[in-house]
Amino acid sequence: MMKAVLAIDQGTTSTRALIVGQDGAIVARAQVELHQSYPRTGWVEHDPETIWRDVVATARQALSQATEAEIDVVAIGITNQRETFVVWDRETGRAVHPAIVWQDRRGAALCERLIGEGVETEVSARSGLLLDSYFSASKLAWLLDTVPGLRRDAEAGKLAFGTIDTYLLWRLTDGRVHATDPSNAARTLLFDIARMDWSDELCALFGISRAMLPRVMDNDALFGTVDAAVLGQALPITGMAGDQQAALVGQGCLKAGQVKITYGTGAFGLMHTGDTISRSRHRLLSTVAYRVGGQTCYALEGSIFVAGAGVQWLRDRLGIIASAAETETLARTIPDNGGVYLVPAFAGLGTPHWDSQARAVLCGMTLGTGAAHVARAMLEAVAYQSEELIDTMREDTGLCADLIRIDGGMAHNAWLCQFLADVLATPVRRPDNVESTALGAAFLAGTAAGIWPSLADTPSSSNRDAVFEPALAAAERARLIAGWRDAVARTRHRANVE
Ligand SMILES: Nc1ncnc2c1ncn2[C@@H]1O[C@H](COP(=O)(O)OP(=O)(O)O)[C@@H](O)[C@H]1O
Ligand SMILES: O=P(O)(O)OC[C@H](O)CO
Repeated sequence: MMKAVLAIDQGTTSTRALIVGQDGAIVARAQVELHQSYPRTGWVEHDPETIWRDVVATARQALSQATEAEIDVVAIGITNQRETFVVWDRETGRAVHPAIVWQDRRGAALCERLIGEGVETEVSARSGLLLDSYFSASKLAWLLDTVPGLRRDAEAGKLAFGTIDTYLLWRLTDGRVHATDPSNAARTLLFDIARMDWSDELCALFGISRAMLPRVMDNDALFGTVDAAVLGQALPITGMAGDQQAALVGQGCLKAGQVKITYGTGAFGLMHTGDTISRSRHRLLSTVAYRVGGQTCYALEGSIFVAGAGVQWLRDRLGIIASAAETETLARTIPDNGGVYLVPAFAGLGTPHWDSQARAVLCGMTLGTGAAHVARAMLEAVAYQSEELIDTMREDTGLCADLIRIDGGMAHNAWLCQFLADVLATPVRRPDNVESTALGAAFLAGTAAGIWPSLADTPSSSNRDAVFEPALAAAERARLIAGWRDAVARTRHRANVE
């Protein structure tokens, strides 16, 4: 009987459960889209109860497909949208507030105040991050300051904080385990990535009581066991990782210098930097890649806040497409971008600008501009932002990746993959299965459960991968990038409406 792992992938826009077999193939899957709530300008929330229900429903569906196919699922790996967090009452298990999502900007004022106080260098030295509302801490501080009684309860140890991995672990183990892994802890702005522990100094800076923080365990630890009553069978949870770090593992980037970019709701490029913390001179993030068997590996990261989220905006807000895949059809209907650029700074700009106040811009339109131009501009924007990210990594490390591995839902778009290769002027490799995040979670859990001897022995690539070779003339590439830079400059000429 083939052995397999259940990977729970709780992403920003959907919740998925996939069964990954010993040969790395996905043998069963279930998925459900997650509702996004925007209660105020700049705020983004999820309902924790919905997340929990979706996880149970998709995991049960995938497990029952595996049972029918006579596949022996031996362990669970969890991976998740990072930075998004829930605070709940330890006694009742009830969340005290909706989950505050990584895209939510409500911590911006606190971050700006702290930057004004001159503490960002020290914060970066400890956390590897920047003082930005993207990370959990400033929004956790907002929550404790805003909801009456919360700070008192947090200090009394009555409340638990958790990123989504931690929240799911807590629910799956019926409140027995309050733990996280270093790749998720490293995204809170409260974790010291050199000491690999919560930082008293950072907790004090944001006024967060350590009593609410989870225990940090290795990515391949035995986190707990799920009772049969929850998923229909008792299974150990033997792997957890934030989705971007999981994708690094899923893509087989286990050596210093290897780079992957995952195109989901946002897009995140990570370069493995081995067992040392690489410090950026260009505002890339230093983060924990994973800690396996007590050995920590680090990564440099660049963040693009809007990738697939922009495609969803075209679908849900503008209504110019009915499905994400239509962006590809539309982009192919026009010979060029017609001078139209869209800078999707809907949640500010990440690498290398880190401008939380930037707002989206659509420019260069004429009366000949139509839906195809807007859709194409959205796809092109993802490539230009990737170029800024990879260029920053090259300047920072001197390393010139001769191949960029890509994955995530948006990598289904072959037009985008080719345009990426053109704009990056580097070959782009897309695996046959773009669910690298789920694979990474399965590989971590499966090595711990004895399916594979080590991460290096996992089946991370296949000869069915597609490679997109750059084919754009250098002058044309330079012209397009110059147009993008001009459009980015316009995001700073925003109206002061807040
Ligand atoms: N063919 C496509 N072209 C463009 N975007 C796509 C395509 N297929 C999926 N997407 C986008 O990819 C995103 C989903 O990717 P996924 O990796 O599942 O994201 P997440 O893990 O953030 O929920 C969605 O935002 C969707 O709009
Ligand atoms: O939902 P994704 O896949 O875009 O990932 C979200 C990131 O983890 C946010 O840091």
